[in-house]
Amino acid sequence: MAGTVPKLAAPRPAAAGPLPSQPLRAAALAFAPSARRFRVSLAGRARSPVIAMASAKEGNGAVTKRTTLHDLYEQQGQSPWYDNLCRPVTDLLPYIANGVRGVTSNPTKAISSSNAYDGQFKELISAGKDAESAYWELVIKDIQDACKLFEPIYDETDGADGYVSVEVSPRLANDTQGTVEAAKWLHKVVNRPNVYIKIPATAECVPSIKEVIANGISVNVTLIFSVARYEAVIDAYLDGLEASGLSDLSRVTSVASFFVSRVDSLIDKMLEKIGTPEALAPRGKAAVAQAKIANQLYLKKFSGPRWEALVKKGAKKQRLLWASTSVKNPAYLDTLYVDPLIGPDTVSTMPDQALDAFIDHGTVARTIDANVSEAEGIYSALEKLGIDWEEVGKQLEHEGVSSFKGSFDSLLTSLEEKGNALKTAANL
Ligand SMILES: O=C[C@H](O)COP(=O)(O)O
Repeated sequence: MAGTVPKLAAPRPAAAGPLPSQPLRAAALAFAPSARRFRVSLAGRARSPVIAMASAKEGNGAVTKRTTLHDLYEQQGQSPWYDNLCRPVTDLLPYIANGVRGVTSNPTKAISSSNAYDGQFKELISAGKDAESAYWELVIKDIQDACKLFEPIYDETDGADGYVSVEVSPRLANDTQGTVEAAKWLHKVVNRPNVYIKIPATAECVPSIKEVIANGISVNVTLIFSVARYEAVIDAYLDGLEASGLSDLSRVTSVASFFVSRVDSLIDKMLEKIGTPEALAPRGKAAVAQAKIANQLYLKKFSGPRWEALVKKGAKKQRLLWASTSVKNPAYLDTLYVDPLIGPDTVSTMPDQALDAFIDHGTVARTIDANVSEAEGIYSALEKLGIDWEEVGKQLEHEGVSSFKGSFDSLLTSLEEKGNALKTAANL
């Protein structure tokens, strides 16, 4: 467990020059045209130049490369996931070969930014499907294909890792029973053991989590922004396991997706508004501090007699999954939301930007439970400055749900228009 514990949210000095990853990024981008082709083939989506370069060198893109992602899992027990799923799904192979062990998806983003779905969409419309049914068929195909790729990891870990996560319709984010029904339906139609049904941690959906878990369905609880809501999520998981009536709980698992960078984005703005030196000093430190405190809660809740009784039936801990790990403020270290949150039985889902940075210059060391009293000090100092953590959580949740709903609605509108145009052209 070598390595130093990075300071919480140390901002990059103004005169530090190019980002540490820039030479590598530049090399990757200037690499043989094959690397460029790899990137361009992805229907306009930028993929990791680091992984693209490794894959291009190896030809078939699926040769195992030792990276810090392997070390992260083998040395620290943290599972690196890839926060991006789009077609062709086989493009995940080099990521898996480079140490990625699971995937989180955003189908709305994937479908709206790629033409790789056009062929299947046309077939579905010609077969008489409406736009929304066609949307789900596109999504389900990607998820099933990705589940197949991660199945070896799922099997090797006896169902502990190797998951692919897919969300229920964001239109149901405030509908308890609608979410339960949608989760059951999605689980049934995907029909893969290693799928996580993603449910938002809204006040209305916390009871849905309990019911879905009680039905033996594994869940990725998403959009968690506060410690208070996180506690309710853990309770829903425990309640669900207890209510399931299953004698073997080993295949009902869950991750709790705690969003990180968005917390800093909002709190930094609030601190800048206050504007005093005391308020400006902790900018870039709130998100990691809160995440470390969440991990302390995790340790507390997954111990003691209640938890031990579930362990006897094979229950697995609901792992904390760090989401929203890409740095939004270019003044901060680009591994800010990965390096300080490394610890056993956790997941870090990273988009290409964060993956590249971590593979290039991330530090593999146990950090999640280091500097906890410093994190607690930051948490209460922010409270004293007037930051209401629950309110911050509510605002971010509201923004997150609205943004997911907005992009879902606008994709469906454009699929409807596209579908109508196809029908007209085909005289359907
Ligand atoms: O992992 C979480 C989501 O993909 C959102 O990430 P984001 O906050 O960078 O948009």
